[in-house]
Amino acid sequence: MPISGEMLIGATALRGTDKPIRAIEAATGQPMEPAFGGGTAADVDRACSLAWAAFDTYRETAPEARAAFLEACAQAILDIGDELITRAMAESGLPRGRLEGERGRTVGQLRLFAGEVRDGSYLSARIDPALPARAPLPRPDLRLRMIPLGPVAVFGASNFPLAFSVAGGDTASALAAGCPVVVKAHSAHPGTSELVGRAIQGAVKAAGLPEGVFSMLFGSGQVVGQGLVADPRIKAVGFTGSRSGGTALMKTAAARPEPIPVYAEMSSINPVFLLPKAMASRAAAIGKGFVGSLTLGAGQFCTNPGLVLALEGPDLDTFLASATEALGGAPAQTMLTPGILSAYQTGVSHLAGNNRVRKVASGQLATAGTQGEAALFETTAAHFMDDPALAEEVFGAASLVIRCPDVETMLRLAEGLEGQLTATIQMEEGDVEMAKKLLPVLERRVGRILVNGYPTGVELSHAMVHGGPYPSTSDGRSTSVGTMAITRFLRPVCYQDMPEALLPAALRNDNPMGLWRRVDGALGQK
Ligand SMILES: NC(=O)C1=CN([C@@H]2O[C@H](COP(=O)(O)OP(=O)(O)OC[C@H]3O[C@@H](n4cnc5c(N)ncnc54)[C@H](OP(=O)(O)O)[C@@H]3O)[C@@H](O)[C@H]2O)C=CC1
Ligand SMILES: O=C(O)CCC(=O)C(=O)O
Repeated sequence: MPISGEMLIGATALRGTDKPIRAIEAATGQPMEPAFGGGTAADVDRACSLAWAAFDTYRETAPEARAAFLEACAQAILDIGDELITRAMAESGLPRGRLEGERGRTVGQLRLFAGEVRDGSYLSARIDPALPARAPLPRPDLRLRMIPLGPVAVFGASNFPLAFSVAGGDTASALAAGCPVVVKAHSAHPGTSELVGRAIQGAVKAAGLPEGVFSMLFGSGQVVGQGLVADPRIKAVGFTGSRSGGTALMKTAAARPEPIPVYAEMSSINPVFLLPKAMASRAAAIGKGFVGSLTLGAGQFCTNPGLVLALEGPDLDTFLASATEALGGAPAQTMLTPGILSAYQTGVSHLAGNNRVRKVASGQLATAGTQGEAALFETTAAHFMDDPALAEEVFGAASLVIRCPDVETMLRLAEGLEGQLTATIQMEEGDVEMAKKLLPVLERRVGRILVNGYPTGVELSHAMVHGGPYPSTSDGRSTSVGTMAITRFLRPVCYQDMPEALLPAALRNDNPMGLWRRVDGALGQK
């Protein structure tokens, strides 16, 4: 079906009447067809009203029906075929292989959550049977299950037009939890968004679900984004983007008569700690691997390794020489949007213009005005501690190496870092004592600690944490990737002395869902 430029509100497709948006072809900077009419306050109101109307029915769908719906969403995305990949390539500038992988991740995520819904352990069912004979007071019968929060507003991310966008992790986990979703499409990839949005809209219809389970609006952050977060029928927010955007949404959500949680993934510089024995045995290999991670996707990953901490000495020089050589072979890459390219160039020129920072190496020169060149800088630990601006995210393939005089300084720097999504330790057996000192500091600072890997490329699984303390996210108690992401959109309800006839299936005595439940504290399938 040709891309029409229409928003999807419940079962309908309609053209927004606010200022239109056009995708910009990332490689050429030229506007693309068609125009996408922006949503108005009335469109926000209609989408939220349908979502609210759908909530009570959708949240009570049987696990099998909800799981099958998520799987149907995945299949419908695959059924779009190559049109989805070519449109996403044009709008984002990301290469085919990356986008095909991202589509696999998107579909895998929906299927993973289908499994989670069937499994049912996310309901966290608990039963404390009544103790009528307990003295001095009897205990009532207490039963707990998790219920969904309500409609969720999801902001598509610019840098993952599939896996963190219309049907990305936030949408998949919210739908799995039983929450209708209203998406604010990212203005950088409206065509990709419409294609995916229509696939989800079709799956809602085919499953016979209420139309308000899914809507998708185009338009500005100010009108559509703020309007959604302020709407009383929206009960939670999922966001990936800039710190300024995320914190603006946190403020709006907190200022509502009924404040709501905002799960915003924002900025992270993902420190990499190069420990001495690892450097002594493989500094050159680490340099090469690091550059691979730094330049992946033009550096436009929130997990990009933007900070390296290492001890002064010849091994660090070997690392830098190897990274310099690898960067010399790294072509300049098309960046997602003119705004992101310009923010990247400003960040790089601030580093280059800082007289206490030295440029160590560059990637290949840009051959088009839409490309960003990779860059590696270095400074001393003393300068880094003096200048908080050096710890700010430069979103793109730029990184800063900190020369540390000793291990204590490295630990002090770690202690001073803001909250991060990840921290990486390159180590060998002889580094264990030092790693033991680093670990408690990193646990307090980050959501995922990796050893001898590189932070880009988050695995989809049950134990994954893609989150971290502020400002890497707005709420470090959760993750946006992996099955634990579903917990962001749930809350517990306790049923006290509720007659069996009124209890939800998850808590009935005969356990009709076959759930693993905690009965009087003990986990079992009873
Ligand atoms: N760490 C990370 O994961 C990422 C960080 N970034 C950072 O963000 C910068 C810009 O990238 P971009 O993707 O455009 O991120 P933005 O945060 O600017 O935008 C993300 C989404 O939020 C909306 N939005 C932004 N500000 C507000 C606001 N005040 N109120 C309501 N909605 C708002 C935007 O709407 P609209 O633009 O349509 O008005 C867009 O839909 C990058 O240069 C980079 O620094 C980007 C992506 C990922
Ligand atoms: O590294 C990844 O796979 C995920 C990165 C991410 O979440 C992001 O860039 O927004």
